[in-house]
Amino acid sequence: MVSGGCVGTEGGAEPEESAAAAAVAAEEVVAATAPARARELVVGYALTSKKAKSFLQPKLRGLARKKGIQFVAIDQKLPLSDQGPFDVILHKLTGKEWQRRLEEYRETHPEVTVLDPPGAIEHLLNRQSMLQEVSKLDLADCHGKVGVPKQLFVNTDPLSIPAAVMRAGLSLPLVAKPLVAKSHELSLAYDAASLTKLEPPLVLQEFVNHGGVLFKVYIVGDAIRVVRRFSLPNVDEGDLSNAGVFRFPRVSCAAATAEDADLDPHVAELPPRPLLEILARELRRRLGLRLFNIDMIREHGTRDRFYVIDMNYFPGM
Ligand SMILES: Nc1ncnc2c1ncn2[C@@H]1O[C@H](COP(=O)(O)OP(=O)(O)OP(=O)(O)O)[C@@H](O)[C@H]1O
Ligand SMILES: O=P(O)(O)O[C@H]1[C@H](O)[C@@H](O)[C@H](OP(=O)(O)O)[C@@H](OP(=O)(O)O)[C@H]1O
Ligand SMILES: [Mg+2]
Ligand SMILES: [Mg+2]
Repeated sequence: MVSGGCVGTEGGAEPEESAAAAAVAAEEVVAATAPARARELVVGYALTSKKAKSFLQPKLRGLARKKGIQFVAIDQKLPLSDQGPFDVILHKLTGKEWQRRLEEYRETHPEVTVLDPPGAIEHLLNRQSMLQEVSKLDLADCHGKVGVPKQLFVNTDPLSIPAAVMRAGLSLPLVAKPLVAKSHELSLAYDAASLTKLEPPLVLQEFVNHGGVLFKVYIVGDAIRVVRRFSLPNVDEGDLSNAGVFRFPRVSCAAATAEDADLDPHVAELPPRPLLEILARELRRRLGLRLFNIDMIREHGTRDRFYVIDMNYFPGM
């Protein structure tokens, strides 16, 4: 099995990479606000201390300052209306109470750009709803095909999973993903008997061979950036005689960059730009989001058959 060099949820992004991502995000913050103004533009941020540290690096603050943008921490103990005034609110906090407060604030302060609306973010926090909009897309004649691997949501007695998988017509091996996207405890189940060892609620997704490389497509407003990361290797016929549930670590985190790797060109070739542009535009519109990423893989042995396997809201880079 793959062993990973990624620790925790942060992924150990290179400072330069993060600063670049932050700079793109700063551009988006500027673009999201009204035309040139006399005073400084104030971005209130509500982030965990870990995220604030990885995102708001000195380079970003410096860049933002030059553009007349000031980042101000939101005090979660105080009412939002008593703070600011803000032009933009940038946030990545979960929790019903925060969502309720932010929605209420959006209604009473329509002049403030909230990146992004909590209701829209919610689609990406649950792996059952996460890929729904992708599966509805029909990108015919778009330089390639984009789909979602066959998947099944299970929240039943584990003993009934093999029958449910059969009924749904899913083929082994399956990637078992916790329903809550925040949890990264994934595993690979090779045989029907091992499915009974899984712990619902889960999404079971068909494993798609893709040559061990994944494309992280970052969408920041109109901007798109793609990087290659190492991923799970192909499962060969021989592997299918494996039995059991194999837990695997964070395989495609920032430390698993494949940008400088000597890869098979058929595997390394990035998805076509026009395809990414249409995909990003459609998802932005349908989801109502401006800061997210898509994890995409190319079916091994094809040039233009892509699958979206994961999406993350306001990820690191
Ligand atoms: N359907 C699939 N077919 C093949 N490999 C897959 C599939 N789903 C997931 N993987 C592999 O497992 C890894 C983790 O899966 P996924 O991206 O869904 O999890 P995650 O924990 O949400 O990741 P992230 O850190 O991006 O949030 C992927 O990077 C890829 O290597
Ligand atoms: O830096 P990459 O490899 O793109 O990984 C991201 C993950 O894809 C996201 O899932 C993380 O967000 P969550 O902590 O909300 O799961 C996200 O966490 P962050 O918001 O703490 O940056 C990143 O770890
Ligand atoms: Mg992922
Ligand atoms: Mg994810």
